Amino acid sequence: MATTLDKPAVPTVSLASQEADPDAFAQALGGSFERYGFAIVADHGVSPAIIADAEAKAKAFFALPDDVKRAYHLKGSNGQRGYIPFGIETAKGAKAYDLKEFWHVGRDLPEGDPLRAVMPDNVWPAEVQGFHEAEIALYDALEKAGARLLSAVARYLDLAPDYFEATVENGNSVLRLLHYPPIDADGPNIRAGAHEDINTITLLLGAEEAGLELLDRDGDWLPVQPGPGELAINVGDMLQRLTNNVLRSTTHRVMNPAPERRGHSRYSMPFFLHFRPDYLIETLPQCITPDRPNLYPVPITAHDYLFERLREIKLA
Ligand SMILES: O=C(O)CCC(=O)C(=O)O
Ligand SMILES: [Fe+2]
Repeated sequence: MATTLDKPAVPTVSLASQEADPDAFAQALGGSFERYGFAIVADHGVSPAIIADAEAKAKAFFALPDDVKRAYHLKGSNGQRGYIPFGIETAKGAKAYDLKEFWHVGRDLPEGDPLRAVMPDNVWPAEVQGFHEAEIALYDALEKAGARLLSAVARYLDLAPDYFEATVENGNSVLRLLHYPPIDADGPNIRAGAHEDINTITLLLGAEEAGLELLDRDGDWLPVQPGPGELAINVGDMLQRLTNNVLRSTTHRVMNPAPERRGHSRYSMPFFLHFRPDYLIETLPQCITPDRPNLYPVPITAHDYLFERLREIKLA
């Protein structure tokens, strides 16, 4: 197998630099998305206290007894809210389930909001005090950071910097709190099988604990290693589709730990930023050229696309 040691790593870009030079930031982020489908983002403005609190509350939940956690495994939300026990999610086309349990937080919608017809209600674990507030604070902070990143994506694509604002307003974004328990020995299952994310972009916290790898275009698996507190960002299938594959939704996985780390849990918190449900994903004209004909001539709404994909991963 080819070694990855002589390869350049996914670049780290500073979101704080966007203010002084938005075009340079857009080129750095967009270039990394075009090359790897991933970027590492430092200085993202999500407060360390908010991150620490959200992570502490997630850990407290996962430490509860199994039967208590399973009471939050909902039947009606297609795996979009509440607790999803160990052994359910299976990467598209894979036989072995992922070695993880997780909790999904959606948009907190007020009573009577018409969007509740398409977005399931949140549930909250009564056993963990402050869980709701802590997770919604992180949801909101990651949504804000995501909007800043999308303005750079818009610039990179020669769109107006505010192009994506209306497309993600009231989007069906989901914060996933993940727990990968300790592992006895390696078997056929891994922590997260090779997959692509369905959504627009993903903002991932917690990947400083080793394991995350992306499938590079030459077939090598390349580790993605953010520094403490940094975000790993990746392009999802919806943005890939909108950009006619100019920005790449890259296959990634979470490998099992080295023997000396097997006794440790891994916790991570990806925020899957989504378009609003009725947004029509229709190939951007500037991403269609004679060399790159339109790969997706039939547009689809974000909602329909999501449900097509959820069925494939056995969540719907
Ligand atoms: O836990 C990680 O580092 C990545 C998780 C992931 O790729 C996912 O949940 O889609
Ligand atoms: Fe993923």
